[in-house]
Amino acid sequence: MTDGQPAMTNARPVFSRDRLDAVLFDLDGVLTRTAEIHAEAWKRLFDDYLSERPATAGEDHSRFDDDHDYRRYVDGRPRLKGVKHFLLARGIDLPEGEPDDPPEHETLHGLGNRKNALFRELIEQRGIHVYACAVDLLRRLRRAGFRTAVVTASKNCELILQQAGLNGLFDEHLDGVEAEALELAGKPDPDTFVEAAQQLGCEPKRAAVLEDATAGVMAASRGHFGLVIGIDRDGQRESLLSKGADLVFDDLCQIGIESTHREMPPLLEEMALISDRLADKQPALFLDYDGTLTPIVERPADAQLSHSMRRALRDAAEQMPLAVISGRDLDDISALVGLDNLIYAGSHGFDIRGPDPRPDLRPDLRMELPEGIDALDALQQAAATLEARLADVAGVRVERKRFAVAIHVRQVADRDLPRVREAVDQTQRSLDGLRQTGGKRLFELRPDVDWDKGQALRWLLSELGLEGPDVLPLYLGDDDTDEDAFRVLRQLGGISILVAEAARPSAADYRLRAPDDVEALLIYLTGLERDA
Ligand SMILES: O=P(O)(O)OC[C@H]1O[C@H](O[C@H]2O[C@H](CO)[C@@H](O)[C@H](O)[C@H]2O)[C@H](O)[C@@H](O)[C@@H]1O
Repeated sequence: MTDGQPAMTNARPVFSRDRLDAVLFDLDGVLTRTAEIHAEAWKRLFDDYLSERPATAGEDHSRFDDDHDYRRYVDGRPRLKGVKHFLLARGIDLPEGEPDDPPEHETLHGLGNRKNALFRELIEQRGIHVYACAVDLLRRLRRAGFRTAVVTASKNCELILQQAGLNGLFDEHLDGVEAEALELAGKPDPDTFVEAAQQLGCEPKRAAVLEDATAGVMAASRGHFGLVIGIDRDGQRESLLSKGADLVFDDLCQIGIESTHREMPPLLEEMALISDRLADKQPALFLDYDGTLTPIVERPADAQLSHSMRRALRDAAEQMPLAVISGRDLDDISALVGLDNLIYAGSHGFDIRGPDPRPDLRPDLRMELPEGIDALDALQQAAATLEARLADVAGVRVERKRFAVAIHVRQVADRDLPRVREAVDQTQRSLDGLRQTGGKRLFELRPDVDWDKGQALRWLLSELGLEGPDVLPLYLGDDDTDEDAFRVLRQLGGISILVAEAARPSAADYRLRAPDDVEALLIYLTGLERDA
């Protein structure tokens, strides 16, 4: 469920790729409207417990104040610490107990487990609401090439992200379960943020933190993060500033991304640079299909490869390792390209097939991601449900691929879009093991697995023995789903090229304007190789 639509007027440019590489989000209260559910669960827990506890000298049994007590003792902190600090403030010192103490045990763990059961009950009844502006900012950041992580003391993080359909939007999740396993001190100590930055491969000074709790702002400030942003949902501006926030916003729609991102030079004017980088190296080419090798058209079946592009691909594949990594189904993409001297990765890389360029090792390359196979039943049900639910929406097209279901809305009237979105949201929530992603005028359900075009690219480089310093991988793509591959090449020192008519924030190094330019590049690279 989304909390209103993002209104992007007067956003203040705050994030700049020149200064920052990553953005770390707190969960409850920043991304999801769950802070108030936590506050209610805490209140029920403590009010019930204190009212049942026999009056004892030195103890204060007054009711839990869901404003003051919530912020002072529990907000943003690990659950066990929350129980302990609140009770100590009321003069009650309970034994810690064991992590699996049942909820009726009068121990810190027992009460913590009671609170968690109450929280889950409330979520079950009310569902998860996300802040639309937060999700919008997340998407904008990822398009601009920032890495993202969610960092939370909550042990319910995976459940919340899954139910809210947010888990595809982060490179890393660091939650209360992992923090405990790694023995990291919780907020207000900086350890969880610092660990998450490390997992993203980024120094704290090159990362920003978004937090609504004072404990979280203190943690980020103590960790010397490059930018600490407080989100003031309920009149806490002054205290967020006093605890170390550099800036405070009421909502995330007010946050913009600076357009200082280097304008990507048109690649054809930069051929000299590419050939310099290719000196003594073998290129390995990875190409998206729709929007990269063919122009985007109204109906997916009409996206046919031109004869000249097919020839350019065939010739390039004779000279260098070449794979087409597409969101389309594997059989669909291999039939559309129609060449047998290159590798195809379908369903965003869940399904890979092609000749191994080292036939002495093995004739063919074949991979179906096992975790994707586990999701086949859910995908089948999702496709059937969506076909039925959307049968009367004019223009909608449900495309079943082996490892994904795309719901095309290019020909759907604007007034019907909310209905389609709702059907996709509900279908995803009703089935285990699927996550929602997007694309150009489509919604998509995929196996909820940490696998995307970037991971498929890494897999191919490794399987094809292309990881050495003598290889220069190049990836070309036009869509948000290609940004995952651009980010991988950024890390590996390859060349990534966005195909887009107009410049836009991207993790890619360069931009080409249209598939015609891609064809010219293929011919150029093939010629270079021949001359060498
Ligand atoms: O990763 P790609 O090879 O770029 O595939 C992405 C999606 O491409 C197709 O949909 C897109 O192209 C269609 C034809 O131009 C267009 O009508 C649609 O609006 C685009 O989203 C394909 O149908 C999807 O399965 C792919 O995921």
